[in-house]
Amino acid sequence: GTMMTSGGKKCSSMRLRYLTQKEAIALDEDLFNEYKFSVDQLMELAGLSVATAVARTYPAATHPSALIICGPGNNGGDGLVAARHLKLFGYNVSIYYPKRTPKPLYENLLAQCLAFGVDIVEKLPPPKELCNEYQFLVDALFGFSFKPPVRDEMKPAMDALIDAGLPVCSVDVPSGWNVEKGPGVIRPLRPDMLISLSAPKMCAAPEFILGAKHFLGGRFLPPGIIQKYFLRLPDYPCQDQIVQLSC
Ligand SMILES: NC(=O)C1=CN([C@@H]2O[C@H](COP(=O)(O)OP(=O)(O)OC[C@H]3O[C@@H](n4cnc5c(N)ncnc54)[C@H](OP(=O)(O)O)[C@@H]3O)[C@@H](O)[C@H]2O)[C@@H](O)CC1
Ligand SMILES: [K+]
Repeated sequence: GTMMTSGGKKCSSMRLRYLTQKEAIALDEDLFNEYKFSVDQLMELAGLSVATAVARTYPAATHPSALIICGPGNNGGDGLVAARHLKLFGYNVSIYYPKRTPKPLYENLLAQCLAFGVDIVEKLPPPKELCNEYQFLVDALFGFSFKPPVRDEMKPAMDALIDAGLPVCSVDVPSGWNVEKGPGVIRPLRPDMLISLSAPKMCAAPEFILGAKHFLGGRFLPPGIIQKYFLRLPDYPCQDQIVQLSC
């Protein structure tokens, strides 16, 4: 079923199925091995849906500047793609990307960000000072492959997300959370919005994300995957790359 949000947008209220960490990893492998997608293809669509959901939630008129915090894996790659699209949408975009995996995929995405005028932040200011420069943060630190606890090398990035007091959009999984059991730690990241990619993971259930806005993006699942994993996904409206799940 669908409900209307206060803004008159359609918002799906159907009962979803939430993936375990194992299922999320297996589904991802099926897309590459069985369905012959390349990671670049899916990352571009994933990152574009992130940028679209962000732009719908934080209009550039009131939220002109964003800091995107990118991790070492594909979740960070989604962040690099989203950074480029947000720049194209008219935002001032900076990225913090402390651990750069030396693979052509990430190197190329970073080179594209630079060519589009995305700023690179080498050292983070104290979390409380981030609000002097940015109106929101994008959490592209860890996705469905994360295993807690957060290692020391990523603590400054985590602290920025938790302590800045700015609204945070989490990509696929709120970073630092257990993919299945949710927040788990004493002072977890509390995102203002979450965009699940391809299908929501268990930590995206309402009892964990509480009042956060929830979107689904990554409109690329073949019917065979939907059947194999017994997915119940809402319909994407028209040609949209995202659908809002909670109002
Ligand atoms: N299927 C889909 O729909 C698509 C999914 N996509 C995206 O891919 C994401 C999954 O990406 P992923 O598998 O590359 O892993 P991800 O979660 O980014 O992190 C792994 C990195 O984090 C590190 N790390 C782990 N634990 C850590 C710790 N405790 N403390 C510190 N570091 C830790 C780990 O390091 P390692 O343990 O290997 O040394 C590794 O470097 C998914 O969520 C979605 O956003 C789209 O791009 C395409 C379509
Ligand atoms: K994340």
